[in-house]
Amino acid sequence: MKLLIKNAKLFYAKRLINCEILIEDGKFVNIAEKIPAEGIKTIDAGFKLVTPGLVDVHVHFREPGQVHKETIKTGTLASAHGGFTTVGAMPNVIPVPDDLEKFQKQIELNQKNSLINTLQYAPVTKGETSDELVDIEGLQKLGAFAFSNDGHGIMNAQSMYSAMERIAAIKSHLAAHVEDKDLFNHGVINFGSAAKRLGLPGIKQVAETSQLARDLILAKENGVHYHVCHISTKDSVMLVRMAKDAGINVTCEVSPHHLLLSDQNILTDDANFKMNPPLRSEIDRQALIEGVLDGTIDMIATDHAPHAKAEKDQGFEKSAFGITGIETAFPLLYSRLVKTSLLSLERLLTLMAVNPAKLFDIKEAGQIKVGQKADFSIINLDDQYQIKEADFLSKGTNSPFIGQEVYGQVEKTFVNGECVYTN
Ligand SMILES: NC(=O)N[C@@H](CC(=O)O)C(=O)O
Ligand SMILES: [Zn+2]
Ligand SMILES: [Zn+2]
Repeated sequence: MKLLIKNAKLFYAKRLINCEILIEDGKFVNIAEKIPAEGIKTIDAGFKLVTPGLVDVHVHFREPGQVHKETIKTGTLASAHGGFTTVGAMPNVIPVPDDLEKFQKQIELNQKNSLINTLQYAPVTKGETSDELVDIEGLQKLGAFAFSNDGHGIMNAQSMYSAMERIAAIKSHLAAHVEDKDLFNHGVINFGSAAKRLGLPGIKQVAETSQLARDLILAKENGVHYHVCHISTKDSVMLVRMAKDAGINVTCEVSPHHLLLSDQNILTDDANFKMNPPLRSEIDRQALIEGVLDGTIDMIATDHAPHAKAEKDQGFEKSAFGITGIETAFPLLYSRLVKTSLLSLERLLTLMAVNPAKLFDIKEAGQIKVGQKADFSIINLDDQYQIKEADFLSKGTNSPFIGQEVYGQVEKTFVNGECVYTN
């Protein structure tokens, strides 16, 4: 099977070029100014953006256990709608796949139901909250692409240290949701003026930064690839910057919502603005943008966390943490950061495709080149549209961005040269 993409504005080798792309048997086989089209099925991209499939190393699909929130099918369809072709699924499903048997089942479930490439995180400890480590080596052999207890900080420093040593030894990756449970102290919103105004219990920044500081020092000892999930504060950016300067093997991600919103955007008790870590102050938001610009922050990850309506319509105190995000990430960031000239399009795509694939050793993703699996999207950058609840393909519509006008609608997404989503 051959497919020719004509008139592509292609993100290629860190640049944008006008070209044609030939795909055969699910792989890119030629990229050139002109390719003869005779007898080949052709798509005219009309000089829309052709981007390597985006890579998101932090998503929550809720299967098994909470399929009323999301399934692997709806989650991966939503991913394709967002231009993503490779995702890392967090293991906070029910049951947590924390032994070989449960993990094998999870892999099979992903394989059976995914429209895109779903890579599976294994947890670091049994049940994600205990101190007992999982069979790290065995789970890697079954296909764990990295390890994370996302949703929970690892409180026991000895467990964290041992996990790091073992994950370093097998050259895998440890993605940390940094949160000191005691300092977190049942907060629901950033500790600050918005918490005061709304009369809600605050989450102190030190709940994030104190555990991050501990982990960086531990990681220095054993050389593990330590990746910080959803970095949210100015001091976290400072710590990662210092750690990188000191040669520690650390990377980090930031979510679109932490880049685009602060707690000052929370005007009412609307839990579509509730997530963990919480939206921080405007000073923190500016520091995150700074961190993106100076390269301290390596990648964007959505932390796509769908919940059902009834779980999010109970105000900040009672609703679940998390927002849906994989369908709106590219359009929001393109509209608010690229179109406003804060960031180049090339840089945004580096943060959303090239870097996550490179830093997590995801071989067949993150760039378009001859010989590589044909995972890509065609995106319309020119026409404005509104983010509407009815247009989400995720089961979760828990987004604080509904109603916003954006550019960057995904028109088609391909995986292995096959169209898996079309607008
Ligand atoms: N981000 C969230 O607010 N929630 C996530 C867990 C997490 O990423 O910590 C979830 O699973 O719902
Ligand atoms: Zn988390
Ligand atoms: Zn998460």
